[in-house]
Amino acid sequence: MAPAIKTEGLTKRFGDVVAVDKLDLSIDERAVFGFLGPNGAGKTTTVKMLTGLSAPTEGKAYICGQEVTQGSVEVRKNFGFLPDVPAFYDWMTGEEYLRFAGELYGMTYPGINKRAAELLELVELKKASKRKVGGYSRGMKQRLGIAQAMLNHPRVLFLDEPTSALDPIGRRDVLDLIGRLKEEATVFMSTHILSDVERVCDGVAIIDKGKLLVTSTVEELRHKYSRSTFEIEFDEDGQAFADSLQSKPWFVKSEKENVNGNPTLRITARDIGLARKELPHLIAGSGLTLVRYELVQPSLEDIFVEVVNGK
Ligand SMILES: Nc1ncnc2c1ncn2[C@@H]1O[C@H](COP(=O)(O)OP(=O)(O)OP(=O)(O)O)[C@@H](O)[C@H]1O
Repeated sequence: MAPAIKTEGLTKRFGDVVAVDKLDLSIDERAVFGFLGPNGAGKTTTVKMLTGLSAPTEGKAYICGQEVTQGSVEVRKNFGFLPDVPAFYDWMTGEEYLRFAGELYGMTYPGINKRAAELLELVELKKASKRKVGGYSRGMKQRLGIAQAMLNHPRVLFLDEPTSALDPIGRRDVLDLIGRLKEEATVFMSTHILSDVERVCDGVAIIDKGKLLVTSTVEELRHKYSRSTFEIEFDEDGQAFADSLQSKPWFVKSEKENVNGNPTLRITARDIGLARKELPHLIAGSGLTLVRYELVQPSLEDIFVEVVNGK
């Protein structure tokens, strides 16, 4: 099966500025894919080329095996798009809005009514469907926007910063919805909010200055950047214990810092397997009272900073 989204050497230049630089991506069907990058990295420019709103300077993009060309009607049938700030007619009800959008898509009755009802159920706006959109919360509007983008059963759904303007509850609802959407479509979302990516994305790509720095599953990324650092908190001062580790072959360094107001040892090991075997015994033999022992996993935010700074 052709990948849901594929790009080959996709490039966009604005004069001297290379906004997107030879981007090669391949994204499988039925996944939620997070597209990450700092401000000005080239995310919007990429999404514009993927959705045929802007022509690449070089390279090609394919959606479900079909080449994207600017303004192509055929390829537009395969995807839906929700911009970061979707515009609505506030005087319409949610249901009227979806019918109106369905008509714009060239859908016909009674198919429009059936699809609108299905989608209102999916995005959990059935109860609010007879209320005017002007009275909806931002989160409800965002979910209505997603319903609109899903009207013609797209195989790929592009969401630009879908949660950035939402409060925690609105965000949770939209993220839950995105998790459900992958039953129906491949979701490609650009975002700055890394905790959202951790929550819903199967795969990620990180770009900066137009260049793809990394693309992988979230799992693989965590594995690759997993650190060999342990945090150990004792009831007493643990400095002597930290000093006693210096002779161990796996020991790299120890630091003492305050974590949540408690003095904590951060022990870095070069051989994580050996350290994991030995440390618990050494702690037990130290006579100190252990409060906490943890192998520190980097958050996606730590990984993002490391990838972007370490390129
Ligand atoms: N129409 C344009 N003309 C000239 N330069 C542009 C144009 N559009 C984008 N750029 C430049 O291309 C680069 C990438 O911009 P883009 O908007 O794609 O980044 P982004 O990752 O979406 O950023 P943000 O997260 O801030 O929205 C930036 O340097 C930007 O200034």
